[in-house]
Amino acid sequence: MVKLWEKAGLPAGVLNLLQGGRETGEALSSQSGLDGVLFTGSSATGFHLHRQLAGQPQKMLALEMGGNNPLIVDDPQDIDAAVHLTIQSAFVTAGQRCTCARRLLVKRGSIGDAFLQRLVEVSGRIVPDAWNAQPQPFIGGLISAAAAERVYQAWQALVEQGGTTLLAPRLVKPGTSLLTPGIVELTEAHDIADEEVFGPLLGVWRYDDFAQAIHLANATRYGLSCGLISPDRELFDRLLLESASRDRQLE
Ligand SMILES: NC(=O)c1ccc[n+]([C@@H]2O[C@H](COP(=O)([O-])OP(=O)(O)OC[C@H]3O[C@@H](n4cnc5c(N)ncnc54)[C@H](O)[C@@H]3O)[C@@H](O)[C@H]2O)c1
Ligand SMILES: N[C@@H](CCC=O)C(=O)O
Repeated sequence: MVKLWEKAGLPAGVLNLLQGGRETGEALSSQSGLDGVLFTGSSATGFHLHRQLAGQPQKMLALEMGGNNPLIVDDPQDIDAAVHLTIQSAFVTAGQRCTCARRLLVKRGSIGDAFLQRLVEVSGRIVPDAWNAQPQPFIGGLISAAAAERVYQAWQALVEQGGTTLLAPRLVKPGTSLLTPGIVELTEAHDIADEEVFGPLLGVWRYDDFAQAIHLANATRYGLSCGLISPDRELFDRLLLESASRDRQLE
């Protein structure tokens, strides 16, 4: 991309690409000559930068961080379409998008049961593979083997806290970052931490009425995104007014 900018006439040196991890980021953000920082990354790093640049109003700071995003599924008419949307939302790029659904809120009842059953069945067929594998896989690996291991451990921790596994995630090849999607029901579990797990792991909560769904959806310290799958237009209008998410992505 930097090469294309230069090709388009941007003088060399105006835009620089520097790759690195925590040390590189810290070295950049502690430069005294900075006019501002536009940051995209995790909430933990964002909070750190916020503290680091506090009390310096001459420096602009814009933070785009993570979320613990709810997706409400309220009696969909077309179950396969709802399953398709949910899988796209939760598992695309192996769950490594800030806007991925992390908390799936499903209305109690036979339609919700059928939806969940189909979701688990279809998600169970997703097998991650290398980027150049044939046939092309729907998802590849996580950013690193350590990240895949962290997501796997997060699932184990949820089970220890009372979660019921609907679909167990699986490390496809030990030592690689290939992890299959996991789905765990948490309706009866207690004290589940409001943390973003950045990978293909989806928690499920059941609810009785839409007021309860909104209450559950808003029970997060994060903003970011919130989704709704429903045939009822009025529910979208209501969610737009009552959702606590700052940028509301309604599906
Ligand atoms: N809101 C958005 O638009 C958006 C978009 C994409 C990703 N995200 C979020 O990004 C996260 C995943 O990305 P990640 O794993 O690269 O995030 P990260 O916070 O771990 O790392 C991001 C970058 O921050 C730098 N960094 C790390 N520690 C630092 C420190 N102490 N001081 C200064 N810089 C430091 C590193 O250079 C690293 O490349 C997820 O939480 C995801 O939700 C948000
Ligand atoms: N806006 C992007 C996600 C950015 C964060 O990872 C998307 O939803 O595709």
